[in-house]
Amino acid sequence: MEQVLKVCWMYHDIMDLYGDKGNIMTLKKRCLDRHIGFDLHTCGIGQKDDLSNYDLIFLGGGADKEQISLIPDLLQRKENIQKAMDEHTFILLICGGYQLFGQYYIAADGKKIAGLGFYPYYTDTGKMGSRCIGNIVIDAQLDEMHTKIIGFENHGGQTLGVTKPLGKVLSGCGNAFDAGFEGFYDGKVLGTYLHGPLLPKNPDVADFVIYKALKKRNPDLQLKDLSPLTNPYDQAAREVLLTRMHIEDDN
Ligand SMILES: NC(=O)CC[C@H](N)C(=O)O
Repeated sequence: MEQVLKVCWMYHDIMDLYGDKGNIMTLKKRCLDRHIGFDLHTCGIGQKDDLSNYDLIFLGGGADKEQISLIPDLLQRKENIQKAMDEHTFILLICGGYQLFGQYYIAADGKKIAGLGFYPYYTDTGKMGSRCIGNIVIDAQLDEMHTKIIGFENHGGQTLGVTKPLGKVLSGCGNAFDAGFEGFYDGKVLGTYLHGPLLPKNPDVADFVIYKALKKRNPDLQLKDLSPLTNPYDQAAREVLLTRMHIEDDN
């Protein structure tokens, strides 16, 4: 295997809600099926590592308690994460992880958790006791790739001030109850509330993530250079959900 994708799954032991681990499994399968090596590392609280060595950093979702517990460790890594971003490490963030790249997160008990502050967005827990829960479909633009992304959301946090949303909500809540938009994407970081997990149901997004990450060490790589893979189960999973939500799949 000549090409290898170097991945760091941050806080793997505490940030893994609603099947987030499935994202790692999907990336691994889709790399190995293409004879691309998959070099997976984990980085927990207190573990020393240079995150800029990786092609991809993944951080999943978590309950408020877990988010609070990792914050001192995460904030200490701010400079190193900035270095990773500057050196084109691609970053995939789900839900709680996505919230922590913004200014702050006000948890359900009112406690304010400082975020890394890379982006102007911030997250407040809106209507007390109510959460955005259920299946969700968004219409997204990822560089040149236009797609419908499906998933499951479960968050109390209401994220506001998102300057570059990932997509327009077709069904579900998204960044907040009436936001109309979901997630964040600026070419370097993809943050989304979509659990479920995200990537098995959206193989085109999985390939997009692989492509963006491989680009760190292969700047000329194009999305179309990844050999096509077909798996009837991916498509069947999409169809079931989209049919239930009365949305046409144009992928
Ligand atoms: N699913 C999650 O990652 C939850 C994030 C956060 N604890 C919230 O409820 O908004």
